[in-house]
Amino acid sequence: MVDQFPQALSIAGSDSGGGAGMQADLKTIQERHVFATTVLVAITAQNTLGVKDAFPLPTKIIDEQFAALDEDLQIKACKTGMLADVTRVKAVVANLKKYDFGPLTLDPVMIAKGGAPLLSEDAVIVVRDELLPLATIVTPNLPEAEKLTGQTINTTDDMQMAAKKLQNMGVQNVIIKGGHFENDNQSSDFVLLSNGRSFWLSAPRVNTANTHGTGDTLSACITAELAKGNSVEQAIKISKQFVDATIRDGIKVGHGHGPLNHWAYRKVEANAEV
Ligand SMILES: Nc1ncnc2c1ncn2[C@@H]1O[C@H](COP(=O)(O)OP(=O)(O)OP(=O)(O)O)[C@@H](O)[C@H]1O
Ligand SMILES: Cc1ncc(CO)c(N)n1
Repeated sequence: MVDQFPQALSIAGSDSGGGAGMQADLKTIQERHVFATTVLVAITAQNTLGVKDAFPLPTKIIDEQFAALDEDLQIKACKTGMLADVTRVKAVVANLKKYDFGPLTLDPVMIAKGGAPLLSEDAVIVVRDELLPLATIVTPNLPEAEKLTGQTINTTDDMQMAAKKLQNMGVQNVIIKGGHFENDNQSSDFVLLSNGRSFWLSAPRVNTANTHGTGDTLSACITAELAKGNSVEQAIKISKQFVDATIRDGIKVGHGHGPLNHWAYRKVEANAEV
């Protein structure tokens, strides 16, 4: 079959406030010049002040979204975000086993920045045991890496140890995001690749409250780059620069943890071309 325009898939929850979740994924994938498709798993009533309510969708309509995409589109990479609970995680796992949507970036979304649960406690084990082995890359933040590995993470050595543990659980590539190390003047993420290579990606920490959707944006950018055929290492490096620009060149929207500036990387690219 002749290759079509690159297409990527976000399997996630909706953030009505537009800053995180599926909305962040759509904006990011579009910015990377990839066609974005979606399987909506849950709807949240949310703004920059917090999550007011969440409604997981029936598995029938989740299955039907996957089937509709498989019938018609040529998806080259996919990601998961908010998956809500055991029922929805199992539905997503079954569909990812049934259809080939390319490499999976697993963003194990558990708790929103304001503290609201986006994944039930009992679903963590199902993500670890059933979804993780299907993933090409997993992108936990520090609390998520702690939950998945069962170890506490206080130091950079702990991050490296946790990454190795995650790889031993069956995922090929790992990036542990350091955004939650708030007493550090750098925001450093640890990367461990399937070939054993590892490295840190660091950027000076931006002193801002507007970091709603940073994790979603990073994982969506990785997904878009993989859909274009880039290697995991290339995809991760571009995505760190992309998310950094969206935080650094901030915008003011809402009254709480504000969203990112999803078009900021255009300026970085334009300057690089001069
Ligand atoms: N204040 C900051 N300054 C610079 N980079 C940051 C900052 N906060 C987060 N980052 C970067 O953003 C990316 C996402 O990391 P983070 O740990 O915030 O993800 P997350 O907690 O999953 O985000 P969210 O739950 O809001 O989607 C990482 O590359 C991290 O280093
Ligand atoms: C729907 C949704 N997905 C993910 C996140 C995490 O950023 C959020 N706040 N809301």
